[in-house]
Amino acid sequence: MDAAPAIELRDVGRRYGERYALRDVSVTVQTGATLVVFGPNGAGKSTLLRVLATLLRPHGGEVTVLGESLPRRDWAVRGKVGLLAHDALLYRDLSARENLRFHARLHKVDEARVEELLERTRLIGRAEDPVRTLSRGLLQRVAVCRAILHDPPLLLLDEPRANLDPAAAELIEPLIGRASGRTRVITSHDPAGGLAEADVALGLRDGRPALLAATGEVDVRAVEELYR
Ligand SMILES: Nc1ncnc2c1ncn2[C@@H]1O[C@H](COP(=O)(O)OP(=O)(O)OP(=O)(O)O)[C@@H](O)[C@H]1O
Repeated sequence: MDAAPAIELRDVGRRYGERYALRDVSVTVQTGATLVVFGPNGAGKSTLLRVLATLLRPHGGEVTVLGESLPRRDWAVRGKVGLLAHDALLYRDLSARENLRFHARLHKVDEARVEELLERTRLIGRAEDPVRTLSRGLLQRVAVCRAILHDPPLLLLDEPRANLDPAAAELIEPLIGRASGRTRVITSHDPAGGLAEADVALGLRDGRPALLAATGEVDVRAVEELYR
């Protein structure tokens, strides 16, 4: 692991109108490590990912991502982050291949990478269909391809295995799993499964940190407690 952390948050806050969705969140993620964020619906997990992805500006505190201070240097971070969000971030009337080629051009990535990913995720047979006609699991595979197309060092994954059958989850594992070698922030509602993947666990409740610990120091019951 490099000496400089990939992510440093100090007392970060973010509001929607008057309501705080994140408040006083501080956490450090080392390069190559995995942070798993737990918390009930509405706890602020997606908001945290969107702040890290430079899609939302923080309203307070300090955010450093890949050595760059946000929001001031957001342009320097944008191309180095892969976001897999609940919304697949795809053009629904375009095919998987067209969507991925569009992103390849944006990121100046060779089109051969598109074909490689379509093959690795077993999408070749459906690559020409408009993505609005794909099942949720197939759509999720296209979204994974889009998120990692430009080989980003930082992955932000909002419940990445949602809608995937076990075989599909296995297919994407080399792309977004620990073996991918990327720094990762993953949201999860699965205490045991999430902890198994984490180096650091953050639990949010009403936008505030309710749990923060290295994985070896946290019991699965402490994570389950967040949901009571
Ligand atoms: N665009 C928005 N406008 C107003 N409020 C929002 C918006 N997006 C999220 N919120 C609110 O911010 C809070 C945190 O939402 P967020 O989506 O970050 O939670 P989450 O932990 O990801 O939830 P889930 O597990 O349901 O995905 C919630 O109260 C939510 O209603």
